[in-house]
Amino acid sequence: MSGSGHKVPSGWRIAVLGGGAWGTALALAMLRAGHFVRLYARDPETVTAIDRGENPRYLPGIALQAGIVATSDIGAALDGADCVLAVAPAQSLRAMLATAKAHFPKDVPLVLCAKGIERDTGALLSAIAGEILPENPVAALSGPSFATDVARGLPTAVVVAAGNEGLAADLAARFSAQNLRCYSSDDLIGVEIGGALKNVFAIAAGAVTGAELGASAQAAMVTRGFVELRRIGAAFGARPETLMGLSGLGDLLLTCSSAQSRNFAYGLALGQGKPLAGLPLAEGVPTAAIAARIASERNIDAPIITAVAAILDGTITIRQAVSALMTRPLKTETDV
Ligand SMILES: NC(=O)C1=CN([C@@H]2O[C@H](COP(=O)(O)OP(=O)(O)OC[C@H]3O[C@@H](n4cnc5c(N)ncnc54)[C@H](O)[C@@H]3O)[C@@H](O)[C@H]2O)C=CC1
Ligand SMILES: O=C(CO)COP(=O)(O)O
Repeated sequence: MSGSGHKVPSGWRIAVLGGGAWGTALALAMLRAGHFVRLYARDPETVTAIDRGENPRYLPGIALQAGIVATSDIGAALDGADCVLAVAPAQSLRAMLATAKAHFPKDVPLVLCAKGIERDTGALLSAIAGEILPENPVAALSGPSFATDVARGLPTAVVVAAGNEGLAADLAARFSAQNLRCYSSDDLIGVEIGGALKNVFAIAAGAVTGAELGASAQAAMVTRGFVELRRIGAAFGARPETLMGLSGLGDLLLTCSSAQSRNFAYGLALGQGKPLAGLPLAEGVPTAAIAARIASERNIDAPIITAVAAILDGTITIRQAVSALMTRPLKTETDV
C-alpha cells in the first residue's frame, strides 16, 4: 500500500523520454510511486547533472532523490520498459518518437505528457503516436501541475486518459502516490485538447497583465477563452465535462493566474514590450498559430485564439486586438 491509501501494483520499469523540467519531475514522481525509472536526456550534460542529483538547467535549486538512471542512449532507456512516458515538447514529439521507434518495446503503453498541437499538420499528439507506433496503446497525462511543484512533492492532481478505460484506470493507479493523485478518463481527445489550448490562453492572460489591462479584463478573457476551448473541443469530439475538469478548466486556472507558468510569463513579457528571445519554452506559441488555422478552416468562432496568433506573428498589437475584441457584434452569452 502507498500512503495514498490505494493498492499499488508492483513496480514497473518506466522509461521517461525527455530530460527537461517535466520529464525530470515525472521521473521523480514515478520513483515515489515505486517504479524503476530510466530517463533519456539527449543532452549528455543533463545526464551527468542528474547523476549528481540535480538538473540545474531545467529544475534549478531542486535536489533530485537518488534512483533515476539517466542516459543519453534512447535504446538503453527503452530496453525492457513496461511503460514509456514521452515528455519532449509537442513540436519535437514526432522526431523523438521516430528516433525511439527502432527500440520501442512492443505493446507497452506510451503516455504522452506534452501539451500542444503539431503546428505544421494540426495533429493531436495521440495521432502522431498512432502514426509512428501503431502497435502501442496510447494514453495522455495532463492537468494543473507545475514541474517544480511535482518535483518538490507538493500535492498535485492530474488526469490520465486513454481510449481504453481499463488502461487509463490501471495507469492512474500505478502512477498515483502520496502527493500525486491521478484521476482516470476515457476521453483521450478531450484531455489532449484541454492541455494544448490552455497554453494559448495562458499567454493571453500574461499579456493582459503585462499590458495592465486590469483584473476584470483578465477574468473576461479567461471566461470567454474557455468558451473557445469548448467550441474547438466539441469540433474534435471532446466531452464537455472533460474540459470542465483538470485538463481544461483546472489547467486554465493554474496557468492563467501565475507567472510561474512559462506561457503566462511569455505573455507577460509580450504585454510589457520586453524581448521574447531566450525565454523558456512556451508551448502556446506554436499551438496558437495552428489552433487559429483550425478554427478558421472549421468555421469555429475563436476570436481570442485568432487575436493571440496575430499578436504573436506581429500582425496586430495588443491594443488593436483588445479594441477589435471589445467592438464585436453583441450576442447572448450562452451562444456557445
Ligand atoms: N514544465 C512544466 O511545468 C510542465 C510541462 N508540461 C509539458 O511537457 C512538455 C515538455 O516541457 P518541459 O519538460 O517543461 O520543457 P523543457 O524546455 O524544460 O525541456 C524540454 C526537454 O525536451 C528535450 N527535447 C527537445 N526535443 C527533443 C527531441 N527531439 N528528442 C529528445 N529530447 C528532446 C530537451 O532537450 C529538453 O530536455 C511540454 O509540452 C510542456 O507543455 C506539462 C506539464 C507541466
Ligand atoms: O502545463 C503546465 C502546468 O500544468 C506548465 O505550464 P507552462 O508550460 O506554462 O509553464
